[in-house]
Amino acid sequence: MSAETSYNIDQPTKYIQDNKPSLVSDQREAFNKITQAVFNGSGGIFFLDAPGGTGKTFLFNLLLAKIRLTNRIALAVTLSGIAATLLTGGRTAHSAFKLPLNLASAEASTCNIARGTGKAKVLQECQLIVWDESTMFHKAALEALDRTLQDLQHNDKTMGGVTLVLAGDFQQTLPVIPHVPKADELQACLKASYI
Ligand SMILES: Nc1ncnc2c1ncn2[C@@H]1O[C@H](COP(=O)(O)OP(=O)(O)OP(=O)(O)O)[C@@H](O)[C@H]1O
Repeated sequence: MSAETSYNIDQPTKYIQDNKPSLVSDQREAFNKITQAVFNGSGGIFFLDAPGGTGKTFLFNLLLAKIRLTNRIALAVTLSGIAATLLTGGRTAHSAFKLPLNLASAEASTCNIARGTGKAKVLQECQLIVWDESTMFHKAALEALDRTLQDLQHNDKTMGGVTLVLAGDFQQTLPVIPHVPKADELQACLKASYI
């Protein structure tokens, strides 16, 4: 919890001053809509659907800086540790959310986070989650987070009212499930989720 609330305010302030002016129009529109959703508490799920190299990570880091600047908790997660290093305070989703290990057989499960722990407090307080490489995740990961956030935030809205921003490319690698037909892999994809 202390790690998520102890960002030095000077760093995000300078980061925003240096980089926000260079946002292109699509990035600026997404930045404004997402920050509004966090600040007015409406929440919701956003998907940044853009090819590689078009500035999704750049936008994510600006969003993280903007939300942390206001003493709110914003989490940044990815599939791989390497991608996590590109986001300020980035972690793998498995580490941040304690996702079930065998997602393919984890129907209707939740994250392995007990009430009263530091991780539970972070999820109770957090208002923004940015999730890169999301298309490579099994849909059960997103669904486990949805149930966990609804429970911890005492809120029946999708993701417990937390604003979630997903990014990824459905034309790249989809979830990999060994020894199953292609149809099952498609069924495991985020697009097949009830969310
Ligand atoms: N509006 C911008 N102004 C200045 N530089 C930018 C802007 N948007 C992106 N960049 C730069 O373009 C490069 C690629 O951007 P970025 O890594 O954010 O793309 P990406 O969509 O996340 O790529 P990938 O999907 O491959 O991870 C980076 O060096 C980033 O700093």
